Amino acid sequence: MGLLEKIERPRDLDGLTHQELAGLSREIRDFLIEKVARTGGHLGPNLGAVELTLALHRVFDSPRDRILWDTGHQSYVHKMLTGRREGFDRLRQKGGLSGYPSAAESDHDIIENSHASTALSYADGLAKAYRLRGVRDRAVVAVIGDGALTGGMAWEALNNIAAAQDRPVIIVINDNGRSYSPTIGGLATHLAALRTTRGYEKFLASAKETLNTTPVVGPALYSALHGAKKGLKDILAPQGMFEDLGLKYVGPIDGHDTEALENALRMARDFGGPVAVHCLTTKGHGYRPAEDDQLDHFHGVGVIDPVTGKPTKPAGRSWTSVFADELVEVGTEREDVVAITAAMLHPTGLHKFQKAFPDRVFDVGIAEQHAVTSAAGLALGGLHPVVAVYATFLNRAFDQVLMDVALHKCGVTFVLDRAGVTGDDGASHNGMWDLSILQVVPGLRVCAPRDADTLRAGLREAVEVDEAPTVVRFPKGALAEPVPAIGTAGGMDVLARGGTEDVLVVSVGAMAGECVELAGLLEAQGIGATVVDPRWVKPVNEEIPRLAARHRLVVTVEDGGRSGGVGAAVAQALQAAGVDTPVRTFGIPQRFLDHGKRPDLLTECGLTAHQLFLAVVDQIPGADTAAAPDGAAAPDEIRPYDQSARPAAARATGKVNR
Ligand SMILES: Cc1ncc(C[n+]2csc(CCOP(=O)(O)OP(=O)(O)O)c2C)c(N)n1
Ligand SMILES: CC(=O)[C@@H](O)[C@H](O)COP(=O)(O)O
Ligand SMILES: [Mg+2]
Repeated sequence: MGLLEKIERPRDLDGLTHQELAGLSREIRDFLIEKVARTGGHLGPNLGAVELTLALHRVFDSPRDRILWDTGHQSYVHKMLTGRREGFDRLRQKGGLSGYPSAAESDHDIIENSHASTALSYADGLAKAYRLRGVRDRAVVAVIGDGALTGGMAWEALNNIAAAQDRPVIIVINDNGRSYSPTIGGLATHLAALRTTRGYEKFLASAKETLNTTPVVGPALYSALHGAKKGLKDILAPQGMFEDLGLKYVGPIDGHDTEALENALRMARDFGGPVAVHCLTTKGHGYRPAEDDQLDHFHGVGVIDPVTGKPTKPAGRSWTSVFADELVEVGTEREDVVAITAAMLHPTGLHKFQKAFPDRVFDVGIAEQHAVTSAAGLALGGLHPVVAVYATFLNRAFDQVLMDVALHKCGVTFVLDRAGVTGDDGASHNGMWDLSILQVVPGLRVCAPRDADTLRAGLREAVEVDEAPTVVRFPKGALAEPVPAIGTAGGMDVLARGGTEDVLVVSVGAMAGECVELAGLLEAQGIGATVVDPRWVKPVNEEIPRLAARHRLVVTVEDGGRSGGVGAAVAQALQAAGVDTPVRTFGIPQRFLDHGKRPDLLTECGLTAHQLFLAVVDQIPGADTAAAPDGAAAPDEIRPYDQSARPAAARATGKVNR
């Protein structure tokens, strides 16, 4: 039995020698590689945080002392040490262990939001609360990556933390020099400069060893040397940005040396004021395939072979790759088109545009607000910027979209990847907010393509608009099957047309397959359904009220939050047009979804064709729905319908899209 099996809670770490800790670190890495290779997850970041997490839990007494993890993707070892090893077999699975801290799992966990750069603000607030309540025996420790430190919120927090000498926050900088790619900007340069003083720390550590064993004068000499550290560091390291802010700076510390880490963390704990402990780690540490990976050191992996690190199944053609390739084509034709990423060059596919046009891609760090407003600057300067972010991360730049871009009628195109249910990364990663919050932005137009062809077309249409912001949003992962149009209506694509005009289905983006299948199920019950895909879903297409007036019921289906989404906008448009056809809107329930796989969550949200059918079949005013018994038949009780009755679109694809 190894040591790992004996660690059920952090206090079980006490008393272990550093040699035993080194053995335990190896066991932890073996465990991480074995488990995450099977489920997928953030392997690289966690391999880099092993010794750091051990030292944190040995120096601080969680949960009395509070350890906050910025972004939280690097908290697997923290979970292993706080009694959750068994959960890793179902990491990020529905009902299994979350890939981020979760208060529902453990009172050792606090921050559940996986949006970066928040931990220091939480810590500042927590420290103020303890101070005001007279709580003096609980340390507040915030672990933040070098990437997350490039986020503006982190600097807002540092400004406040540094000013509060009486409310000490201990900031542990987990500096591996990377977000996905190498971290950018002046901060990264400064951290790199500090990193070069690694020799300085070793010099200091060895001096301590020698001097502390020198009788009488030794310790005094060491403390003088240590006290002179600032002077010494100025010689060996550039001016301390953190110290200039008013923080004590400790480091750089070897983030894989538990003894050095514990010494530094104890110093910080006992200092009595705000401290930044700068730890140098390696993402993917101890696992050669990750260490050798030039892309992102296995920041996030799918299911892989644990020996080779290679994916066990080829990735299919993704929405991201279609966008990436088309943007390169657009960039070839339009030299005014430039691109911006917030530290996610590869995940958003912009690496292809960068390869083709190195001077026309800007990585601003994890700084979405800056990304958006600097895009407005680029547009005001005569260029057409494409800002590529994950949908959920645009939330924090809402005011910038509204006031810095739309108010100024800037031609900025926002490409929102991971729009809709993403699943694996839990509640704060689902792209379920954009179709709601962007509804209120005057002049901004939103395109929701349903497949590769409409994505290419939508992107080209978007970058043609230079007098208003445009948005193109699409889901995570593998492309949806193509859904061909069988006609058009008012500029919208008609995807299916029933024998009668009973139900008008407004399909949004990637839900087209489900909507066509819904039409087939309704048709089989003698209910005629017309499926339209506006592609541009904001503003609401003017033909929709006219079509709605000819149908008995309007159904809208979107992979976005129901509150204030496209469905709500359609209902509002009908009301404004004086059309009283009832509207049923279907989307993601307006609540935080637990982690799970996208198909499972779409089912949980009632967004499969069968569920939509059961929800509407007996809602059609005046339609003869005797075929649908009370409570509506369960999916497999529906009469198998005659294939020839299936809408032409589905026949054309030869199968109904799942
Ligand atoms: C606001 C926001 N933007 C983008 C992301 C996507 N993201 C997740 S982890 C990560 C890199 C974080 O780098 P760092 O803080 O250095 O942590 P490391 O992975 O290096 O341990 C990014 C950009 C995010 N989680 N939040
Ligand atoms: C932690 C974080 O925000 C990202 O790494 C997130 O996990 C993105 O995951 P995908 O790129 O797999 O959607
Ligand atoms: Mg990093």
